[in-house]
Amino acid sequence: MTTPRISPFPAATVLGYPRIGRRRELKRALEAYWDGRATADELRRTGRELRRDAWTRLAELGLDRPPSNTFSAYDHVLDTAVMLGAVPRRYRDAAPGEVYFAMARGTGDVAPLRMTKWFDTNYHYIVPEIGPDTVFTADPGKPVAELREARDLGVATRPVLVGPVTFLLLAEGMDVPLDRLDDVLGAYETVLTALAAEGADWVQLDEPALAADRTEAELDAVRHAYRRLGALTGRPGLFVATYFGGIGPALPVLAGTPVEAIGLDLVRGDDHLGDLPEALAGKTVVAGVVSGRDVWRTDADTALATLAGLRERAAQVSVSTSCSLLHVPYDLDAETDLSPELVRRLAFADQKVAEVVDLAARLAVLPSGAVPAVPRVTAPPAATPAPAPAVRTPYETRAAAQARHLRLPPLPTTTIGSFPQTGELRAARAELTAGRLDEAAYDERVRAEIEQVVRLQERLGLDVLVHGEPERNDMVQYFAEHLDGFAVTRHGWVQSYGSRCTRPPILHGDVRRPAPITVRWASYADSLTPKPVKGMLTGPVTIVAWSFVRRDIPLRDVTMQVAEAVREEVRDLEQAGISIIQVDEPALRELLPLRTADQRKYLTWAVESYRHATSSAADHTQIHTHLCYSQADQILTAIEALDADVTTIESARSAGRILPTLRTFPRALGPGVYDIHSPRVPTSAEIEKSLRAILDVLPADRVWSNPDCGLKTRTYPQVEEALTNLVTATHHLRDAIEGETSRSRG
Ligand SMILES: CN1c2c(nc(N)[nH]c2=O)NC[C@@H]1CNc1ccc(C(=O)N[C@@H](CCC(=O)N[C@@H](CCC(=O)N[C@@H](CCC(=O)O)C(=O)O)C(=O)O)C(=O)O)cc1
Ligand SMILES: N[C@@H](CCS)C(=O)O
Ligand SMILES: [Zn+2]
Repeated sequence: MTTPRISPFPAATVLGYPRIGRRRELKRALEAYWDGRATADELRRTGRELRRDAWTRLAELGLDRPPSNTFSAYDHVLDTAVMLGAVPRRYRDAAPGEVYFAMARGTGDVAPLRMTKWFDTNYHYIVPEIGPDTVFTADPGKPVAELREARDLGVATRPVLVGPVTFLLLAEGMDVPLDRLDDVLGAYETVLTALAAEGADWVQLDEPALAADRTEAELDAVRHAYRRLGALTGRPGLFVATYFGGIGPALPVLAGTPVEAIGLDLVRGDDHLGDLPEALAGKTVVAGVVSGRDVWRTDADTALATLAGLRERAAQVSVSTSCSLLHVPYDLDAETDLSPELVRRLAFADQKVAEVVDLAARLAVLPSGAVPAVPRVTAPPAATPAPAPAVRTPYETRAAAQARHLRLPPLPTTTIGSFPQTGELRAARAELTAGRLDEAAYDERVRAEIEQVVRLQERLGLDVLVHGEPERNDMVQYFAEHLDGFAVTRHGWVQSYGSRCTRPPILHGDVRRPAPITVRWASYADSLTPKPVKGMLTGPVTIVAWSFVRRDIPLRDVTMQVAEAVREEVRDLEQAGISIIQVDEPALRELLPLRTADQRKYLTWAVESYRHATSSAADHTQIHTHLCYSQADQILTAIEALDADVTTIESARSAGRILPTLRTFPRALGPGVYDIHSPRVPTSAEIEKSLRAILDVLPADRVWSNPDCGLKTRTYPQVEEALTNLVTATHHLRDAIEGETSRSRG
């Protein structure tokens, strides 16, 4: 069934566009608003300006009817929860206008909703919380307002919504969230009706969850959802966008529903192209041939061949990006320091929009039936041979050597590495980049910060100290700046969560470490104190996960090159007398392929790369690893296989789920007891309660006491108070443990 009013889908489109602002205007506006330096009106004005700029730019680049409702003041999944009325009761008492940010960031009394990775990206969404009693009440206000706002600027747009199946599958609070599908669909019907009444001829419903393995029951839910929405009278055209991979069995299911357009990720999911079902003959295929996940220029001949082939089988083919452009920087033209040779290989968001428009124009003049020969794809070179197996001596032997060498008390206290990145530090770095501060003066500034951080930790009574990472703009970018084979950008900001952004480095060539990177900072901190100082490195998987990586050789081989550089750094830290070295792998879970069938292979080489980086360490050197946002429980076997002596993981907001899974973990663990993502400071009683819960499942001689993650986003007053409470709570329990030990000896 089709609705007669539906106009043809635009020949070229994108699934979404960056929203933080070319100069991070939204970041600045949000932080000013949260700090009380700007009013809600000022924040709204920035939002309006950013939306206007985005629509205007897309129109200038030649895009007809661009998407709307891709803007978000914090996160698009949170927007969807609010649109559906899924606001947990504990946030409803927040001041009017504050409920949204209370859900995202918490209040003095109420913790925020959980935040986790958006599929296999470095973007984080707010996890909706639903229950059997959640009353779904549609509020179409935001998408309708944006549709109207764009129309008033003379731009007709296509509102974008997170689809109902993905929304429910991402939500937590129910064993079978899809049990609430019909209630949620009722709310979507209201929203679709309101959008149609406001003049939307198409609505995009994003269903990236279909790129992961789905059960028969879940596929039935997809069928039911889109049959029901398809049957709505007076509705707009329905475009179901899928991305982050092929959708396999979900494709015939979707094709069998009345939706008019289906979006396919043909960059990562071209495997299903050969099986396009007959039913697609009546559909518009929105062909994602321009990657939204990387910064490489599209091979136009290959893309055109794919498009022409598709055109033979579908009612209409529209050219598109493989996913939203949220994951790439705005504009390559803003970069003036990249080599011309590299620039020729690159395309950021605006260049990708131009590619989409150009491909659509070329497809339009390609005679029907003409399918250009697919250019011969040169297979990537064979994987480099695996290095010699990376094995340390058995854990028990190492643990005994470390205990003798380090002489740490029970429940050792430590932090994850970074201390607050103050405005002064960032300003000093900006001055250095601008050439207004020389290297020597900048180094002096960093050393002063390290000294303060060391003294603070001594005052607080922490057992294993860190240097605080003041020299780092970012835990990946900093390493990229010191390794051959990477380029970094000046303005290539990509939203990570809320107001926070990163500039993913571009890994374009062979990676090599020309000189030690962190040794001088760790050694300096070590020289200031008799306490052990933990060296701090980012692991190979995380470095590649948070960079835009070359595609001409397998990712495994790229990661091994990075692992070799990290291995050299581990060796040099050890030689400089650093006996505890942490190699962070917060992105280990993030790169896990969405399809189960692909996961084992990934985990094998990911673990191999970590072990290559760390296995040369002497027995008495204690290797730590740290994981966050990692849903550690889902990859516990791989985490065990990393063979780190101590593993610190995020758990403060999800202890109930994670702790029971850790019972059999074979080495030392520090499940976080301070949620560093919230400005809220936990009391020592709360921390003690968390530690007691940990001691209920783990032996005391293997437990560490630490925060969830680094402290870089917090302020010094928050950190001092929280760490004071952490040390107090730990000492209280330590006294009890030591008392018990001496009683049992006596
Ligand atoms: C641990 N996390 C990280 C992820 N990915 C990374 N690549 N890095 C990570 O640390 N993914 C998972 C999580 C996500 N969490 C975060 C947490 C915090 C941030 C963050 O704070 N980002 C900063 C930007 C960091 C940075 O690059 N800083 C630079 C530039 C600072 C700057 O803005 N300078 C100003 C001028 C200076 C001034 O006057 O203040 C400018 O350029 O205009 C630096 O320190 O030098 C952020 O602000 O968003 C991200 C992800
Ligand atoms: N060492 C890093 C890890 C963040 S995941 C930090 O402390 O910020
Ligand atoms: Zn972390």
